Amino acid sequence: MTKLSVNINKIATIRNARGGEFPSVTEAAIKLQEFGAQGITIHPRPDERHITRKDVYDLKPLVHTEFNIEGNPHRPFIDMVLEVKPEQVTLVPDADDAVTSNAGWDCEKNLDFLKSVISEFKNAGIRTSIFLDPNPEMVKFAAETGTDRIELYTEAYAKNYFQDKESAIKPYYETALEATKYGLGINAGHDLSLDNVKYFAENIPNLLEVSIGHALISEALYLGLENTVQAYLKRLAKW
Ligand SMILES: CC(=O)[C@@H](O)[C@H](O)COP(=O)(O)O
Ligand SMILES: NCC(=O)COP(=O)(O)O
Repeated sequence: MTKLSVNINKIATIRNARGGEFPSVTEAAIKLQEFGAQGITIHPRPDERHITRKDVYDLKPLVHTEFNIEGNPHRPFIDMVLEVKPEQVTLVPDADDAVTSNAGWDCEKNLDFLKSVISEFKNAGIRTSIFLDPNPEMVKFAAETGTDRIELYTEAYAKNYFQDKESAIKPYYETALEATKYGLGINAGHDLSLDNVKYFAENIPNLLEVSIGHALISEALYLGLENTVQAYLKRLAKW
């Protein structure tokens, strides 16, 4: 089964536009789980442009599904995650000023760094996942880091899906096969949507989890959050 983890960064983006507490990210997390979300994802960035440090601590006791915290493992991020102890941490190598995440790890180049950070998280009982481009050759280095899972960075898939979905999925399929050989769990995310998620989930073996935010919150403007979550769950159900 592929779990749906809803990324609520965009709820915080709207809230922060007026500086108050509305819409509330904690209420959104509670409702989303009631509506069927199997996890809540957040990506607290150093500039707190959406999710703040306070949000991270406020959300912890309210997420009874799976709490997934994404981010670049700078020291303050590492210490916060070790204190909050989510079920999963996803390491993303994004620059502080990046508009959004825009690349996976070069695990060969960052091998020693990733090994040491990952062992810190694993010693604390936190499952780790690392953001990866769809490149089968990177998988053996990803496995060497000791991570439990990889997260396939799906922006390129989403971009090419309407033009040629078979060639859009091919590098992801090959990377997933390689990851399975090494015993790595597979997550995926970035720009997945109601249009493209079903084909992705049908064609990627052993896909454990997708984290979806930007499209899901946008689609919910028209469909409502509950209908949108249910529509994703239908697309992810075993066919
Ligand atoms: C890791 C990843 O792919 C992104 O989902 C990221 O979490 C989105 O962050 P923003 O919401 O800041 O664009
Ligand atoms: N890890 C990906 C994620 O959490 C959501 O990405 P997006 O759907 O906001 O692009």
